Amino acid sequence: MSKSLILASASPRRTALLNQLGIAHTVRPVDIDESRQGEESPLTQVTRLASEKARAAFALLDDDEQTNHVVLASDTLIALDGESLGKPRDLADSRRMLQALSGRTHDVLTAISARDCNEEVTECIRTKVEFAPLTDEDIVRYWQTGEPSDKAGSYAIQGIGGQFVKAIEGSASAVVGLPLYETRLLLSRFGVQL
Ligand SMILES: Cc1cn([C@H]2C[C@H](O)[C@@H](COP(=O)(O)OP(=O)(O)OP(=O)(O)O)O2)c(=O)[nH]c1=O
Repeated sequence: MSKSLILASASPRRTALLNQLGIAHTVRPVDIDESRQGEESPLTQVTRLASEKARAAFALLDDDEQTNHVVLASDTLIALDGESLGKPRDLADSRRMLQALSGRTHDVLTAISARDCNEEVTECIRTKVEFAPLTDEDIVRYWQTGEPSDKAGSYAIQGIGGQFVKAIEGSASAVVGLPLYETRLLLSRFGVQL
Protein backbone atom coordinates (compact mmCIF):
# COMPACT_ATOMS: atom_id res chain seq x y z
CA MET A 1 0.00 0.00 0.00
CA SER A 2 1.35 3.43 -0.92
CA LYS A 3 1.85 6.05 1.78
CA SER A 4 0.39 9.57 1.93
CA LEU A 5 2.71 12.53 2.01
CA ILE A 6 2.84 15.37 4.53
CA LEU A 7 5.00 18.40 3.68
CA ALA A 8 6.31 19.94 6.90
CA SER A 9 6.86 23.41 5.49
CA ALA A 10 5.37 26.90 5.50
CA SER A 11 7.24 27.79 2.30
CA PRO A 12 4.91 28.42 -0.67
CA ARG A 13 7.90 27.65 -2.94
CA ARG A 14 8.21 24.13 -1.53
CA THR A 15 4.48 23.44 -2.02
CA ALA A 16 4.72 24.74 -5.60
CA LEU A 17 7.76 22.55 -6.34
CA LEU A 18 6.02 19.48 -4.93
CA ASN A 19 3.00 20.31 -7.08
CA GLN A 20 5.38 20.45 -10.06
CA LEU A 21 6.17 16.79 -9.31
CA GLY A 22 2.43 16.11 -9.31
CA ILE A 23 2.57 14.48 -5.88
CA ALA A 24 -0.55 14.82 -3.73
CA HIS A 25 0.23 16.05 -0.23
CA THR A 26 -1.05 17.94 2.77
CA VAL A 27 0.88 20.82 4.31
CA ARG A 28 1.65 20.89 8.04
CA PRO A 29 4.33 23.44 8.89
CA VAL A 30 6.37 23.23 12.08
CA ASP A 31 8.20 26.02 13.84
CA ILE A 32 11.63 25.16 15.21
CA ASP A 33 14.61 27.18 16.43
CA GLU A 34 16.82 27.53 13.33
CA SER A 35 19.84 29.16 14.99
CA ARG A 36 23.33 27.73 14.64
CA GLN A 37 24.46 25.43 17.45
CA GLY A 38 28.01 26.10 18.66
CA GLU A 39 30.59 25.90 15.89
CA GLU A 40 28.64 23.49 13.67
CA SER A 41 29.40 23.72 9.93
CA PRO A 42 26.76 24.93 7.44
CA LEU A 43 26.44 21.32 6.21
CA THR A 44 25.83 19.99 9.72
CA GLN A 45 23.39 22.83 10.46
CA VAL A 46 21.25 22.49 7.32
CA THR A 47 21.09 18.70 7.66
CA ARG A 48 20.18 18.93 11.35
CA LEU A 49 17.43 21.50 10.67
CA ALA A 50 15.77 19.47 7.91
CA SER A 51 15.89 16.41 10.13
CA GLU A 52 14.47 18.28 13.15
CA LYS A 53 11.59 19.68 11.07
CA ALA A 54 10.69 16.19 9.82
CA ARG A 55 10.94 14.72 13.33
CA ALA A 56 8.82 17.50 14.89
CA ALA A 57 6.07 17.11 12.26
CA PHE A 58 6.06 13.31 12.56
CA ALA A 59 5.75 13.52 16.35
CA LEU A 60 2.51 15.50 15.96
CA LEU A 61 0.80 12.63 14.10
CA ASP A 62 -1.37 10.13 15.97
CA ASP A 63 -0.51 6.40 15.89
CA ASP A 64 -2.77 5.63 12.91
CA GLU A 65 -1.38 8.50 10.86
CA GLN A 66 2.20 7.47 11.66
CA THR A 67 1.69 4.04 10.09
CA ASN A 68 0.50 5.29 6.71
CA HIS A 69 2.21 8.67 6.24
CA VAL A 70 5.62 9.94 5.18
CA VAL A 71 6.77 13.38 6.31
CA LEU A 72 9.04 15.46 4.08
CA ALA A 73 10.91 18.52 5.37
CA SER A 74 13.64 20.70 3.98
CA ASP A 75 16.02 23.50 4.90
CA THR A 76 18.06 25.91 2.77
CA LEU A 77 21.16 27.83 3.87
CA ILE A 78 23.91 29.72 2.07
CA ALA A 79 27.48 28.65 2.88
CA LEU A 80 30.31 31.14 2.46
CA ASP A 81 33.76 30.95 4.05
CA GLY A 82 32.56 28.33 6.53
CA GLU A 83 29.70 30.53 7.74
CA SER A 84 25.99 29.99 7.10
CA LEU A 85 23.61 32.72 5.96
CA GLY A 86 19.92 32.29 6.74
CA LYS A 87 17.12 34.83 6.41
CA PRO A 88 18.02 38.48 7.02
CA ARG A 89 16.62 40.18 10.13
CA ASP A 90 16.60 43.69 8.62
CA LEU A 91 18.22 45.88 5.97
CA ALA A 92 21.55 45.95 7.82
CA ASP A 93 21.61 42.15 7.91
CA SER A 94 20.60 41.92 4.26
CA ARG A 95 23.36 44.38 3.32
CA ARG A 96 25.93 42.34 5.26
CA MET A 97 24.87 39.17 3.40
CA LEU A 98 24.65 40.64 -0.09
CA GLN A 99 27.97 42.51 0.31
CA ALA A 100 29.56 39.19 1.26
CA LEU A 101 28.02 37.45 -1.79
CA SER A 102 28.81 40.31 -4.22
CA GLY A 103 31.22 39.35 -7.03
CA ARG A 104 31.84 35.88 -5.59
CA THR A 105 30.70 32.27 -5.86
CA HIS A 106 28.90 30.68 -2.89
CA ASP A 107 27.25 27.35 -2.11
CA VAL A 108 23.53 26.96 -1.59
CA LEU A 109 22.87 23.96 0.66
CA THR A 110 19.43 22.39 0.67
CA ALA A 111 18.79 19.39 2.89
CA ILE A 112 15.75 17.17 2.47
CA SER A 113 14.57 14.79 5.16
CA ALA A 114 11.95 12.05 4.84
CA ARG A 115 10.62 10.12 7.83
CA ASP A 116 8.08 7.36 8.38
CA CYS A 117 7.50 4.87 11.20
CA ASN A 118 10.51 2.79 10.12
CA GLU A 119 13.29 5.15 9.21
CA GLU A 120 14.56 8.64 8.47
CA VAL A 121 16.71 9.55 5.48
CA THR A 122 18.30 13.00 5.21
CA GLU A 123 20.55 14.22 2.42
CA CYS A 124 22.08 17.51 1.35
CA ILE A 125 22.30 18.97 -2.17
CA ARG A 126 25.00 21.55 -2.91
CA THR A 127 24.61 24.12 -5.73
CA LYS A 128 27.18 26.73 -6.72
CA VAL A 129 25.92 30.25 -7.49
CA GLU A 130 28.10 33.03 -8.91
CA PHE A 131 27.00 36.57 -8.07
CA ALA A 132 27.64 39.75 -10.03
CA PRO A 133 29.24 42.67 -8.17
CA LEU A 134 26.50 44.66 -6.36
CA THR A 135 26.49 48.31 -5.43
CA ASP A 136 24.99 49.58 -2.19
CA GLU A 137 22.22 51.16 -4.23
CA ASP A 138 21.41 47.74 -5.78
CA ILE A 139 21.20 46.26 -2.30
CA VAL A 140 18.97 48.98 -0.81
CA ARG A 141 16.63 49.05 -3.82
CA TYR A 142 16.38 45.27 -3.74
CA TRP A 143 15.53 45.29 -0.02
CA GLN A 144 12.75 47.81 -0.70
CA THR A 145 11.03 45.33 -3.07
CA GLY A 146 10.33 43.11 -0.03
CA GLU A 147 11.65 40.02 -1.81
CA PRO A 148 14.80 39.28 0.26
CA SER A 149 13.25 39.23 3.73
CA ASP A 150 12.15 35.56 3.84
CA LYS A 151 14.92 34.11 1.65
CA ALA A 152 18.12 32.42 2.77
CA GLY A 153 21.10 34.63 1.89
CA SER A 154 18.68 37.50 1.26
CA TYR A 155 17.94 36.80 -2.40
CA ALA A 156 15.55 34.83 -4.61
CA ILE A 157 17.06 33.41 -7.79
CA GLN A 158 13.54 32.82 -9.16
CA GLY A 159 12.56 36.47 -8.70
CA ILE A 160 14.03 39.94 -8.96
CA GLY A 161 17.26 38.57 -7.47
CA GLY A 162 17.78 36.49 -10.61
CA GLN A 163 19.40 39.53 -12.25
CA PHE A 164 22.33 39.30 -9.79
CA VAL A 165 23.14 35.69 -10.68
CA LYS A 166 25.85 35.25 -13.33
CA ALA A 167 26.01 31.46 -13.27
CA ILE A 168 24.68 28.43 -11.46
CA GLU A 169 26.13 24.92 -11.27
CA GLY A 170 23.90 22.23 -9.80
CA SER A 171 20.19 22.07 -8.99
CA ALA A 172 18.11 25.21 -9.70
CA SER A 173 15.10 23.79 -7.85
CA ALA A 174 17.27 23.10 -4.78
CA VAL A 175 18.17 26.81 -4.60
CA VAL A 176 14.45 27.66 -4.55
CA GLY A 177 13.90 25.19 -1.70
CA LEU A 178 13.33 21.63 -2.94
CA PRO A 179 15.55 19.65 -5.36
CA LEU A 180 13.05 18.04 -7.72
CA TYR A 181 15.22 15.15 -8.91
CA GLU A 182 16.47 14.04 -5.49
CA THR A 183 13.07 14.58 -3.83
CA ARG A 184 11.38 12.34 -6.37
CA LEU A 185 13.92 9.56 -5.78
CA LEU A 186 13.66 9.88 -2.01
CA LEU A 187 9.87 9.78 -1.95
CA SER A 188 9.71 6.79 -4.27
CA ARG A 189 12.06 4.96 -1.90
CA PHE A 190 9.58 5.69 0.93
CA GLY A 191 6.66 4.25 -1.02
CA VAL A 192 4.94 7.52 -1.91
CA GLN A 193 2.83 7.25 -5.08
CA LEU A 194 4.48 9.37 -7.81
C1 LIG B 1 18.64 31.25 -2.04
C2 LIG B 1 17.13 31.19 -2.16
C3 LIG B 1 16.33 30.84 -1.07
N1 LIG B 1 14.98 30.79 -1.20
C4 LIG B 1 14.11 30.41 -0.05
C5 LIG B 1 13.84 28.91 0.08
C6 LIG B 1 13.35 28.80 1.50
O1 LIG B 1 11.92 28.94 1.51
C7 LIG B 1 13.98 29.99 2.21
C8 LIG B 1 14.95 29.55 3.26
O2 LIG B 1 14.29 29.32 4.47
P1 LIG B 1 14.03 27.89 5.14
O3 LIG B 1 14.25 28.07 6.61
O4 LIG B 1 14.81 26.81 4.44
O5 LIG B 1 12.49 27.59 4.85
P2 LIG B 1 11.18 28.42 5.20
O6 LIG B 1 11.30 29.03 6.55
O7 LIG B 1 10.86 29.32 4.04
O8 LIG B 1 10.07 27.29 5.23
P3 LIG B 1 9.97 25.97 6.17
O9 LIG B 1 11.08 25.99 7.19
O10 LIG B 1 8.63 26.03 6.82
O11 LIG B 1 10.09 24.82 5.20
O12 LIG B 1 14.67 30.75 1.20
C9 LIG B 1 14.36 31.11 -2.40
O13 LIG B 1 13.13 31.07 -2.52
N2 LIG B 1 15.15 31.46 -3.48
C10 LIG B 1 16.51 31.53 -3.42
O14 LIG B 1 17.17 31.85 -4.44
